Amino acid sequence: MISEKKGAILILSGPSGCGKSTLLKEVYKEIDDYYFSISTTTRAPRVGEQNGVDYFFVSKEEFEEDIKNDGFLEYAKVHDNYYGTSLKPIMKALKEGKLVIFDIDVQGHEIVRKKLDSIVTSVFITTPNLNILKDRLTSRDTDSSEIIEKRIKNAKTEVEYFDTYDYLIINDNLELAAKQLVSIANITRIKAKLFDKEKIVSNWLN
Ligand SMILES: Nc1ncnc2c1ncn2[C@@H]1O[C@H](COP(=O)(O)OP(=O)(O)OP(=O)(O)O)[C@@H](O)[C@H]1O
Ligand SMILES: Nc1nc2c(ncn2[C@@H]2O[C@H](COP(=O)(O)O)[C@@H](O)[C@H]2O)c(=O)[nH]1
Repeated sequence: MISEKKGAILILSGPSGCGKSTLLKEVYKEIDDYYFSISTTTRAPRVGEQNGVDYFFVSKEEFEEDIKNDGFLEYAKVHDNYYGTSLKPIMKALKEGKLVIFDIDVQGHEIVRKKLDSIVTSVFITTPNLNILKDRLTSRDTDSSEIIEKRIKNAKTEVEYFDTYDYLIINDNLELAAKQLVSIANITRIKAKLFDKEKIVSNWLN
């Protein structure tokens, strides 16, 4: 079914509010030749979120049509909304030898692992404790108290999955956690040989 395995995949998961997006912004400053997988969702956009940048925002009907057409590498219901990774752009990026980065939930991680195990590296990110997670979700101020409650409830289940991942990062000090994630991303690239050897050697010689 899925035969192209030239690139590599780095999956980030963790409870809502643990800091996945914040950490990824730091990683993008440090590495190149990556492709961030923009998910499709039926969740409503938050203030400041842009269609095609943060997510592809679609209706439930459109999402279900894509499911019927086998358009997703994986999809799941998370916090009562659909979220999914479109298959085509991922296969293209892998063919091009990119490091493909996913921010997906624990269900999505399980599916992608089963389908593409040999090229997957995964990182579970969390806060030092639940109270800090609550504080971050509250101070982010992007969701209603009902939505925050739901996300906190789901976090208690999600955290049980940390040991199904290759790495665990406790995002307490942002700078330190970002360094850890950059190191993992670099190790993933080196293991998969996703680098331009000639360029690296010639830069070093100069
Ligand atoms: N190490 C940290 N220390 C303090 N605040 C942090 C830290 N990391 C992230 N934050 C803050 O916590 C909030 C949640 O972070 P972020 O939006 O990156 O989480 P997320 O895991 O991507 O959430 P979601 O899954 O809901 O998209 C943000 O306001 C962010 O600025
Ligand atoms: N299984 C998938 N999970 C996804 C995908 N895109 C995002 N997510 C996860 O959903 C929650 C909530 O995200 P939010 O933006 O509403 O806060 C978070 O855990 C994401 O990791 C996806 O394509 N598939």
